[in-house]
Amino acid sequence: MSNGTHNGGGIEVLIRRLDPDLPLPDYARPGDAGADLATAEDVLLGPGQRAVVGTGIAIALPEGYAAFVHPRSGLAARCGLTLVNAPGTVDAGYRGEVRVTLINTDAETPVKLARGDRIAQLVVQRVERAEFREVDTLPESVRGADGFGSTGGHAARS
Ligand SMILES: O=c1ccn([C@H]2C[C@H](O)[C@@H](COP(=O)(O)OP(=O)(O)OP(=O)(O)O)O2)c(=O)[nH]1
Repeated sequence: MSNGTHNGGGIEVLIRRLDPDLPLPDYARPGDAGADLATAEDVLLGPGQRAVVGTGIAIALPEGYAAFVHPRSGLAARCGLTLVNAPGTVDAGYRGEVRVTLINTDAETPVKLARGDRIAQLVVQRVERAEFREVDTLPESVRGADGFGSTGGHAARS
């Protein structure tokens, strides 16, 4: 089947295993949006530390698609592990190893990961490419230029 065609309900994404012993990205359950990615290396992240780690895979997405590297909520909630650039964007033309920019946001406890641990998830989505057309005036809207908490609800103060 050629790149970009449908295959068993999903779009076909060509994948190369750069590290033969690591699993391919996999959807844990039917209906999951993200396929889990594993770390290719052992990592020890002290409080506040970050690291860029490989996942042992390279992909070729069809034109008109991108893949987004998202954190896993369990790791975020349990250990404070998230991604510096969440979600990371994997462009359709990228052929290098998919990498993950991990950060341990916990102020006290280190996070220890072993090679093969599932550290992030990859969400493949259709994306539009915009044609930016310059104008002097933008069309009016209800929101206008209001933003950054304009609707209230921010009780937090330091
Ligand atoms: O979490 C990520 C984010 C990006 N990438 C890879 C795929 C992506 O196509 C490429 C470039 O990413 P991005 O465009 O976000 O980075 P940039 O800093 O803008 O680099 P460039 O100047 O190469 O576009 O790096 C990853 O493997 N993981």
